[in-house]
Amino acid sequence: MIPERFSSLTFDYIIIGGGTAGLVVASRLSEDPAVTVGVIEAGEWHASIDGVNVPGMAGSTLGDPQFDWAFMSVPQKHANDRLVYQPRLQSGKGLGGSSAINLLGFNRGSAHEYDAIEAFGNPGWNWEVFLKYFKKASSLMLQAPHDSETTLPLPTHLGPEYKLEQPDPQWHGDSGPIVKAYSTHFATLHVPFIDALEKLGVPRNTEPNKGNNIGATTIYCSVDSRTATRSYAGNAYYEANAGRKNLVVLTNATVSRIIFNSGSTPLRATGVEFLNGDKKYVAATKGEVVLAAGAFQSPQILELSGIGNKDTLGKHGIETLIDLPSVGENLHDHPDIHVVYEIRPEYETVDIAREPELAAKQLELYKSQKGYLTSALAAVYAFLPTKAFATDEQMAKWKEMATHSVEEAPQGVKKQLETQLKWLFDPASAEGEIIPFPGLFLPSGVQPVPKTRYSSMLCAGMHPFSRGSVHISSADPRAPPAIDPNYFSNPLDLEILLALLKFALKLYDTDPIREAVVRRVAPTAEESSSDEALLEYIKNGSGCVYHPLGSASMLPREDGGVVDPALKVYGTANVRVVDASILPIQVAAHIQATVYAVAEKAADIIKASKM
Ligand SMILES: Cc1cc2nc3c(=O)[nH]c(=O)nc-3n(C[C@H](O)[C@H](O)[C@H](O)COP(=O)(O)OP(=O)(O)OC[C@H]3O[C@@H](n4cnc5c(N)ncnc54)[C@H](O)[C@@H]3O)c2cc1C
Repeated sequence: MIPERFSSLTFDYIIIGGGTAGLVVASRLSEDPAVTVGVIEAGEWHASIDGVNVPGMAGSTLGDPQFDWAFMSVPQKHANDRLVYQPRLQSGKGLGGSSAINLLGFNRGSAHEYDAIEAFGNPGWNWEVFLKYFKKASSLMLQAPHDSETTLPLPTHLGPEYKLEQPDPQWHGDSGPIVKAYSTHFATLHVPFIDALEKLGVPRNTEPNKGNNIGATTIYCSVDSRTATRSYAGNAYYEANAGRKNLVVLTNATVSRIIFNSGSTPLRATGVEFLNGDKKYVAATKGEVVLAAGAFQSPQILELSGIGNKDTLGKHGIETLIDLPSVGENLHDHPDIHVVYEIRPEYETVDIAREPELAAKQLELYKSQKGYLTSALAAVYAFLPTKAFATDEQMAKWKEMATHSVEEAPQGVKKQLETQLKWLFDPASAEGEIIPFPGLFLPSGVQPVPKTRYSSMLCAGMHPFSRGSVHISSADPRAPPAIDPNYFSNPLDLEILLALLKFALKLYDTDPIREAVVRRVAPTAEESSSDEALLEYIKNGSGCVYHPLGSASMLPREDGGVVDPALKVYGTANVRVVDASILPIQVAAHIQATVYAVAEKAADIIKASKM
């Protein structure tokens, strides 16, 4: 559709951002043919791009402005003033948003984390309810392409050999749009990692989806194993419903602000202004505006529209319509650091992608749905309570640091940190994650030596105590927002990463992984010569797991909330935020499944509000 036509229409709902959450809401609301839904997306529809569809090519789109906003952070004061370099702060662009470029892990946090969201003042947002929506959003596919027609039982070649168990349908949906499946291809180091972790006291968890994710786990991926392609919001929620006459999607259009009837109390949105090329347009709504532009740009659009901290808005010449200082605050992600090892050449790794002959062979194999391109690259994760990677002495020190942080924190964040303090010493709460990656993880910055095989490991803190912010840097809607994750402003986060990093080094020194190792590449001997040296290594090389959230938190207004439990922006009559930004606290998981669940529930809330 052309912008002129789009702007001539009046919709029941305008959705800003055709990303992960936006397309869920659009598809669910347009189930009713009497309801009109217009989606405005800044990027394109990448329907037939290999970098999006071929699971083993996930990551190849990162940094490419067609797919990736490729933001950079502001200099990070507590990480040696580094601008946390892209591709470390990506956010997807195009239909499907981040679900089109993410790394396909599809998992959940533990029950107590979702229950905490409710306890912060959000009735109806607890584990039971999340479970209902996890199931509604996805279908479990156990069938490998060459297996029988039924989805059960688990194909034998994926069974006990890979430390998997037969899933219980109690925990998994069977008719949701996103297809999740086990990898059909596993890296040769998959089982050795699980075995080495077990030797270090980390148990296997063969069903982490029932509310306790502690342990080493073969994870599901958002890959349709019947076709060996990515399953994401773009194809599962949008493409499947693209023929609906009442669902209209406009791509290549950047929303510049929400337009309000300025005399109204609460403030009522009447439409949305957007840019296409040099031209400005307005699309009208007689119902609601759903802001689903992601954790960086939803707060940006609120501020451009006059909702935010009046001092911030004033600085950029924007009239304040609602003084809501929490907009853009409480931003946090999972901070991470990596290690890289050279491993023996007989181990198969994705490093072969750099060798034209072997890469071509994999492309050939992919045509018959074989080889590593059929699957997510990292298929084993381990979630660790602190006692698995920290000494008693460290834990005693952390307790003091965390208690002090709670005392010093402002009101809303205080409640979050109080909860995190409890989790820090709970053996059932995952506070660290390690992800073995079968090859050289390029964001590590290590330059590959030709024909060499690598194993990398990402170590991530799950509940950081630091909080950052994202705010407009200019009144120009095309200017990127100023993203300040404020990493390590609370030094406890640095200490936790240090302990995790040392655990990872110990793991590579444990059989059966040790047998595969030729040498350690990063950190070097010098970088690991002392704890101080390792702390510098972290400050110089840390990034995040691409899970920004919290920047339009669902919390009581006095606790730093931007939206209420119906996801309505405080002070507005008809504007909701539905995306990762509403999650007030991190869960120990990769968050796409949680974002899909948020959006599914949001769609039900919106539908019910019209009854
Ligand atoms: C590189 C990467 C890897 C990841 N890996 C994993 C993983 O393996 N497993 C996992 O569970 N999670 C992963 N995640 C996280 C997960 O994918 C995201 O948290 C989730 O998809 C965010 O969904 P969202 O709806 O909040 O935002 P998005 O999906 O990012 O959607 C926002 C949409 O809004 C659009 N938009 C923004 N501003 C405007 C504007 N002004 N006008 C119009 N449109 C606009 C964007 O283009 C985008 O399409 C990863 C994320 C990234 C970026």
